Amino acid sequence: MRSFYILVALGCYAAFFVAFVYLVGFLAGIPDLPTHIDKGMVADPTIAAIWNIGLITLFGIQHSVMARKGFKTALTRIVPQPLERSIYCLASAIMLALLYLVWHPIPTVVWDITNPLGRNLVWAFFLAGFGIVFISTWLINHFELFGLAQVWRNWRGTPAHTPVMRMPFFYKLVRHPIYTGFLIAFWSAPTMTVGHLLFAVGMTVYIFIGIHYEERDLVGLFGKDYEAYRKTVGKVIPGLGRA
Ligand SMILES: C[S@@+](CC[C@H](N)C(=O)[O-])C[C@H]1O[C@@H](n2cnc3c(N)ncnc32)[C@H](O)[C@@H]1O
Repeated sequence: MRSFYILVALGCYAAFFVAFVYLVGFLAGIPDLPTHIDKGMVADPTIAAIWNIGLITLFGIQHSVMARKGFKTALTRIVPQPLERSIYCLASAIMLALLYLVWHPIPTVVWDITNPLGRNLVWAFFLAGFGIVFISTWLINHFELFGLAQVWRNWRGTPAHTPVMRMPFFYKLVRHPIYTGFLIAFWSAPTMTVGHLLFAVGMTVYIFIGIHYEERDLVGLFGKDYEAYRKTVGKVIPGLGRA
């Protein structure tokens, strides 16, 4: 059974990894992909906007509700404890896949940078954003975040991990570097369409709502240490959003 859990966790990790890599291509608008931010189902802009807001809301609800302690406890009544985080990652991958499949582009151009140097600079920001996300997952604990450490501990029979507050590298500059990276990537578009803008605005709103609930849990978990961290380190921009 313990080996089977490892296989399930690896499958969930692979699903999330594919969904994450697709997100890079989806936002970059790689023409060969079956769908991307400006390629997909055709609809009247109002109908398209309603669909897209619905998809972002659905993703936000899944991602935030499933991350709360009460939901996790309820989930472990039907899912083995070591697989709880893997199931979270799988559910997130499914929600992203749904978004890619049902996304309704709104191709009206909001801005278009024509200067080649300017375009390349924005692409560099785009890639740097995803780079920050990827590096930050390793800073915080990549294998724990994506459910692999949990099944490995279960396989070895070692006791459950006690969460430790971490502030390495990017975490000394901002409290939420993973979200900073996503925000940079979502807004860095040399050609910004209404559909892409809707995605960037929707995800930005979701990120700030998500931070509110995540920090409530982090204060509960780490107490005074996290409160002191909030007072000295910015939220997603260095020096800004200290609480
Ligand atoms: C998707 S990660 C996002 C982390 C962080 N908000 C960021 O943007 O880099 C969410 C997990 O990271 C944990 N976490 C967030 N900040 C942390 C910190 N400074 N030290 C340890 N764990 C942290 C949360 O408890 C949660 O399990």
